[in-house]
Amino acid sequence: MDVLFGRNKKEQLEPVKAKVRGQIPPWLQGTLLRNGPGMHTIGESKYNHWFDGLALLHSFAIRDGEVSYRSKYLRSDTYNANIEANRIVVSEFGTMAYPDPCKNIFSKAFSYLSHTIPDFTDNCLINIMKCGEDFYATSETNYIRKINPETLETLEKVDYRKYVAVNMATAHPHYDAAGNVFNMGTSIVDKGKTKYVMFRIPAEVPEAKGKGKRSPLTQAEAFCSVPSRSLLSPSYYHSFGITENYLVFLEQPFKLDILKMATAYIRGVSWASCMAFHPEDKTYIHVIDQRTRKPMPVRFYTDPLVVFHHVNAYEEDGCIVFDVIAYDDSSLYQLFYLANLNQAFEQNARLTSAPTLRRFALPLRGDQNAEVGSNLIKLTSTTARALKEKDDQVYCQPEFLYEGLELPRINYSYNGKPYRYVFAAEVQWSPIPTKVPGLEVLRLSDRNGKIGGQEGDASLGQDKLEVVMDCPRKGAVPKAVQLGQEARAGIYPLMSLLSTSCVPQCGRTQVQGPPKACTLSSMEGTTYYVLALSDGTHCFFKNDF
Ligand SMILES: CC1=C(/C=C/C(C)=C/C=C/C(C)=C/C=O)C(C)(C)CCC1
Ligand SMILES: [Fe+2]
Repeated sequence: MDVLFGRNKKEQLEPVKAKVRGQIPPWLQGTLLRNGPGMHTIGESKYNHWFDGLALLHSFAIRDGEVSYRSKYLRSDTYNANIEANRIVVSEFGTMAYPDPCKNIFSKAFSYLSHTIPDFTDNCLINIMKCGEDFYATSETNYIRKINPETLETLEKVDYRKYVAVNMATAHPHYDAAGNVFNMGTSIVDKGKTKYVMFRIPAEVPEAKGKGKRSPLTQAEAFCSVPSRSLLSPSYYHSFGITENYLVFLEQPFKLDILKMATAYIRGVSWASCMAFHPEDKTYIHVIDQRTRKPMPVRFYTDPLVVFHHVNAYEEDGCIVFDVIAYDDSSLYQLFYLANLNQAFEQNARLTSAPTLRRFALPLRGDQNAEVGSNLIKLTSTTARALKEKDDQVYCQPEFLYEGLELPRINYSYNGKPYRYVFAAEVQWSPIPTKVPGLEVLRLSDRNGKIGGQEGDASLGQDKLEVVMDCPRKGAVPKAVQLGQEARAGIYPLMSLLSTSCVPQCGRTQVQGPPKACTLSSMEGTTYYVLALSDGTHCFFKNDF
């Protein structure tokens, strides 16, 4: 694994022809630009995290059935300073570094904390953004780097702060059909306020007399802002959703701690260590109307979760539907520490929660007559619910669509519109062998279903799984092992992975849930499930579908 992840990649400056298997359709012409970490060690020094590596730009030029590939390191100030010093001198997400004392070329990141937070990196390794005719390598700090899409040469360094008041911005902007860019960023303790700022960069800029072509960034416009719930701990976010008329932003309980960031440099700890998941908090769902440029007043919220990637969002029958890949904790970042990406990866680097594709639905119009507790979603296309609560609050429960996938892509011409396909990488994970003490998958081979617990029956309905089992200890509430959460009442469709429900019935507990909800292992057609009970014991059952 470390060979794959931690190895420094060589640039390929001269285009090389790729071997093409099969045939590339003649209409497929253009250049695919990609970005990502390429160099993980400089001299004797090593980055700690995979998201720290120096940006390597890749281009795949596709013409007349042929593909030619080239790659080049982004010549960021960070790259140049590191190479010159032959060590890491600029801090990245997971690595705190110290500049050469006599070459302090870097200014400060936040003006109000100017003495403590050094300037952020311009190692733009995450994505590529198109602004009008220009291409930029992007990360999540205030810096982006213009690049030449043909030669992959590095051009000017642009500071977003010159155009919009943000200290960091996402690397996943959206585009409309005309090529206008929509993005958002966080403005930290600026004039005593911390807020999330939504901004638009037009695709075209009218030429100013005598000034020639101007960058679309000069016309960037902040069109809305949402105050952060907390001045010193704004949420971290990696992307957001957009529909034809709305923007969807999740203010999740995965937060940056600005005071920790302010002392990180003197404490010698990384930015990553200044981020924390707060499972006791909620996830607030903000909806911004692009026409009024204002957030909707309804307070939508859901359970604590961590989302990196929004997949798509759209409007349907007076509702906003949006799909995200969500985790129940922040274990994803842990997984990518290079020390975890070693040969023992299979054993020691586990996600403790699965990335699941979840669909949320939000009502666009309030129903004054709806009773408290009622579901405001009348769509037949989803089982996602939005429950009316007192004080204008709406509690959203997603539909679980699929488990174990990340890095989602869609056909972008369906962005913001109803769509059918998600293309994503499968993520294999299973925390069970490490999470349930004293249990080994091997022991399941005795196939009697009585390993340490009591046997129940499972039967597969047309669209749901129903499991009836004895609850060994009265008052012990079933928990799904993978979730580590108490099961909730309700009936779930087959695809609602990870959901279980529990309805106590005459000393027995009926558990309904989808087949993969708590899969332990599958042997010769038999799948074993395990439910962890709140008293710390486990129940088992099996099926022979
Ligand atoms: C340097 C730096 C940051 C960088 C974050 C990065 C580089 C995140 C990459 C995330 C990815 C690739 C997620 C994939 O799902 C912060 C935390 C914004 C702020 C502090 C300075
Ligand atoms: Fe991403």
